[in-house]
Amino acid sequence: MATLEIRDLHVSVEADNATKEILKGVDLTVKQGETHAIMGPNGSGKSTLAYSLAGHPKYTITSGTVTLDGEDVLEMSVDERARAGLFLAMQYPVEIPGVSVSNFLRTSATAVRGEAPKLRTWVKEVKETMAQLQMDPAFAERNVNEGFSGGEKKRHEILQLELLKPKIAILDETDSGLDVDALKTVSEGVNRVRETGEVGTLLITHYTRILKYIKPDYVHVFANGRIAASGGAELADQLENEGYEAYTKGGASA
Ligand SMILES: Nc1ncnc2c1ncn2[C@@H]1O[C@H](COP(=O)(O)OP(=O)(O)OP(=O)(O)O)[C@@H](O)[C@H]1O
Repeated sequence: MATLEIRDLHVSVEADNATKEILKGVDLTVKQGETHAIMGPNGSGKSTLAYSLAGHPKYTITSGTVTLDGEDVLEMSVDERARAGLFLAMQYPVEIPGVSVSNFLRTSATAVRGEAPKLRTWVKEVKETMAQLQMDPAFAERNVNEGFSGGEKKRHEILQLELLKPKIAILDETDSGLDVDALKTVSEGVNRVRETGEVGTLLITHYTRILKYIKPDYVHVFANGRIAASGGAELADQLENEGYEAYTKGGASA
């Protein structure tokens, strides 16, 4: 079983001519087949963790390690990370003018799998997955992220997740822009992937709404740039009722 290990991760950004440390020693292990949710107050560093794992150039890893099955992820280029089995979905996906969704998906799958998927089974797989995500087939011919609505971006992201079948998926889930139906559809996609037992998911949640549909095995509270507490799904309910105050005392969240 593949394992993602984050050890004592410290990350800084340059802002206003000063270096600001945002992640202050994150420790986390995610195994294939497990679903982890990271919750925490605004500005605690949740997205920074996602960007850092994705190799965003703005975020400097000052110390610590990230490995996937013992391989150093931080030394890998973004496409090497994908080939190693990491799926990194971003909050703000980029537009790729002139590249259709259909081409993009097939190129990505070819890169990740190391060979082009067989055309007939691939077309069927794409069609079926799009139907499950309630996506119009015409969507496949649109240019990647060009003019996509919030809901379409999310569905496209989950479509990639389902087709690429990574070992570990990191989903930075803002549900802003998702109406209740879209939130459900997207959650169902995540749950389908989960049911395969072959994908470990790190779900970074900015709102607790999504946890109504996706029940995590583990919940971690992020506060002041590190994990302040971990527990089972019941911790999410407790946070919903009691808020984060107990975890943010003794150092205000950024
Ligand atoms: N590129 C950047 N430049 C400057 N400051 C940044 C940058 N990225 C993050 N920060 C700062 O780091 C802190 C953590 O931000 P981050 O977006 O990781 O928090 P978050 O937990 O995801 O918050 P939210 O739940 O509100 O989305 C904030 O104070 C933010 O302003």
